[in-house]
Amino acid sequence: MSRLANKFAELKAAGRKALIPFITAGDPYPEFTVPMLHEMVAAGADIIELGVPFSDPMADGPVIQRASERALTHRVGLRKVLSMAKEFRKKDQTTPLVLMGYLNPIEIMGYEDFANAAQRADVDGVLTVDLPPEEAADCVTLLRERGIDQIFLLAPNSDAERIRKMDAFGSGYLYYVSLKGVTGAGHLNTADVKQKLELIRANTHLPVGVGFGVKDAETAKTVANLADGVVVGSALISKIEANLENPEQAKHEIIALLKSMRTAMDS
Ligand SMILES: O=P(O)(O)OC[C@@H](O)[C@@H](O)c1c[nH]c2ccccc12
Repeated sequence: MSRLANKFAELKAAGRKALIPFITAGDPYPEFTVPMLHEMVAAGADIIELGVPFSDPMADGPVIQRASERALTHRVGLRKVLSMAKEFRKKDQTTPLVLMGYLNPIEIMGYEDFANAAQRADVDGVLTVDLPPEEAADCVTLLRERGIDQIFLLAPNSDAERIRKMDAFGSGYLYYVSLKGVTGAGHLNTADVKQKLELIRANTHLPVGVGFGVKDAETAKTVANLADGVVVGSALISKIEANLENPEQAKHEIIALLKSMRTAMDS
């Protein structure tokens, strides 16, 4: 069983939901990332989404765009992110780590080289924002052969047929993007998410994570009542941005926010 499948099974048995923080690797500087990942796990994170910096992140709002820019100033690219994943794994053999990014850096490396490198880094999942399932067959096969899950995004306009396609191609979990728009935008609408999740559940047995617009403990709890996992990105990265002169403070605020979400989700 993959580390992701295992984690979701374990959580289900315990009646808990996955808290899934997203940060961009290398933001605000490379040495910040791996210790931050370990601290997020200690604060209650179940799964890590680690963003691969990219110069043209079209699904991302300004907060994550700027995170990518900061990381790129330090020349953090896909290879460096893979080495961070490897470093993380040395001290944590149980927390699933998902690489999240765009196709371009993977294409440049080559699918097969990437799949091999991801396997060596013991990465658990890959989410490629701009790779639709129609074009994903080669990549999915290479990853699956190496025990790595490919995670796909569902949007508010995904219909039953689309969901079944994602179910067939994807593994690990499906990621439901709660809003039309970019990361960090607005607040999610609970009623809409609830309704959509019914359609998703009817068409997949994979666990479903929900992200976009989760900014506080209350929203995390609401989403946790509906989905199997709650993804939070921009709200964490805002703490980095607000404390660029004081990264320790940023760390402190990220941990505090995650802990408050964990507590709310478990209560
Ligand atoms: O930032 P938000 O609104 O908390 O949403 C999570 C999101 O940032 C993270 O999962 C993510 C980062 N980049 C993405 C690109 C597409 C889909 C999702 C993402």
